[in-house]
Amino acid sequence: MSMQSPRERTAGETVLSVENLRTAFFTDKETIRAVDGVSFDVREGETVGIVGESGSGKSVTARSIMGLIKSPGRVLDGAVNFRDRDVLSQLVDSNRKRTADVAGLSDTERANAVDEDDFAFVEEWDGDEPADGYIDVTRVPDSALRTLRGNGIAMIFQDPLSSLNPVYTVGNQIKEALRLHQGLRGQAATEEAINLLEAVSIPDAKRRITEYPHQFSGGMRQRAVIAMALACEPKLLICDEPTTALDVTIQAQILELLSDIQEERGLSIVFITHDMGVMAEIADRLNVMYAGEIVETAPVEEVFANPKHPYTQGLLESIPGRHPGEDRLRTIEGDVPTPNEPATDCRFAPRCPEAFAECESVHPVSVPVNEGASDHTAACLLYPDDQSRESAVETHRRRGEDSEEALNE
Ligand SMILES: Nc1ncnc2c1ncn2[C@@H]1O[C@H](COP(=O)(O)OP(=O)(O)OP(=O)(O)O)[C@@H](O)[C@H]1O
Ligand code: NI
Repeated sequence: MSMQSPRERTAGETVLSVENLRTAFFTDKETIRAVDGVSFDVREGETVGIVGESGSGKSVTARSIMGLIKSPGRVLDGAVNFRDRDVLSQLVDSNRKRTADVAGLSDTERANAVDEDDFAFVEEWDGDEPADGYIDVTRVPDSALRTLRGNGIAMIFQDPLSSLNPVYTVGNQIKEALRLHQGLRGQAATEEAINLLEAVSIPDAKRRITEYPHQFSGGMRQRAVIAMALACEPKLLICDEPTTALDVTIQAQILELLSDIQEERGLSIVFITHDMGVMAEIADRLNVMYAGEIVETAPVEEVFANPKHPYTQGLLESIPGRHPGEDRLRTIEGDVPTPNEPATDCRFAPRCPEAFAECESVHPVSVPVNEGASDHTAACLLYPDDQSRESAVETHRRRGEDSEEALNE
C-alpha cells in the first residue's frame, strides 16, 4: 500500500527510491517503530548520507533496503524501489523459468514444488517486467533477494571481520565472490582478485591474496571487504559506519578510496555515520535521522551553511573543534527516545531548545524550509519559515491527519 502518488522520477537517473518506508520490531514488551515513514532518493554516482545519533534508525533503514529484516522485525509499509537493468533481467529470466516449471503441474503438485513466497512472486510478476523498471525490494522473495544482494546492492559494515571468514584466505574469499557473480574461475579469478586488491590500494597484492584476514590490519581488512563488494559489480553500495572503528588517518584514506572508486565506477553510495565531520568529507546530500524519521534533508553544503532543524543545529554544534577554547564537547542533552508509539507529537520536542506548546500535539511532516527552497526540507513546526507560525503549524496538522487517514484505509 502506498499512500503517496509516485514521486517524479527522471528516467535513468534515480537508482534507489525509498518511499514512506516503515519497519517495526514486535518485541514482547512493545512495538519499536525503528523506521517510521522514511523517504529519500539516490541518484546515479551520488553519495547520500544518513546521519543521526545512536538508535535513530540508520542501520534498520540500511537493512530494510537490503531486504535483511528478520523476525521479530517486519517492513510494514512503503517501497524500496531499486533500478538495475541487469538484475531486473536476471530476475525476469528466472521468473519465466519458474513459471514454465510449474505450468504443467496440478495445484497440489505446485504447492509442493514451490514454497509460498516463491509462488507469490511467480503470480505477481507473471513473467513480465514491472512497468517502470524498478524492483521493489520489500516485495520480492528471498530467492530473488539473493540475486539482488549479490549483483545489484552490496553492503559494508563497521566491523570488517563480520564480512570475512577467518578460515579462508582473503584471495579465496574474493575469488568465491568472483565465481558467484562473474562466473570467473582459476587463473582468471586469481588475476581479477589481484586487480581488485590493487584497485583498493592494498600493496603487494600478489602475496596478500594468500594471507588470512587476521594477518591484515583493520584498515587493510576494510579495504579487502570493499574489494569483495566490488567483485559483485554493484550499482549501489551501502556503507554502515565503515570507518567508525578506524583511527583518523586510516579513516581519511578509506573515505578517499570510496570517492575514487565511486568516480571510476559510477557507483551510488548510501553512507551511514553519526559523525557530521565524516559526512562533510563524503556526502553529496544529507538525510538527518531522528527516532525513525528523516527530520531534515538538503545538499551537504546547505546543511552545514544553513542548518534548519534544531536537531541538525545541535549535531553541528557537537562536532569536535567547532568551539575552540572550550575544553568540553558540546552535546545535545538527553537520549533518542525509542519510537514505540505512532507519533502524535514531535519526537525531538523534549530535547529541543526551540520547542513550543504545539510541538507536543502536532506531528511535524517534511516541508520545504521556505518558498524559495527547492531542495531543502525539514520536519519541524518552525517551517516553512516564511509563513506565520499559525499557518505553518496548520500545514503540519493537516498533512499529518491526511497521512493518518491513509494509514487507516
Ligand atoms: N533486532 C531488533 N530487535 C528489536 N529492536 C531493534 C532491533 N534492531 C534494531 N532495533 C531498534 O531499532 C531502533 C533503531 O536501531 P538502529 O540500529 O537502526 O539505530 P542506528 O541509528 O543504526 O544506531 P547506531 O548508531 O547505534 O548504530 C533502536 O531503538 C533499536 O533498539
Ligand atoms: Ni547502526
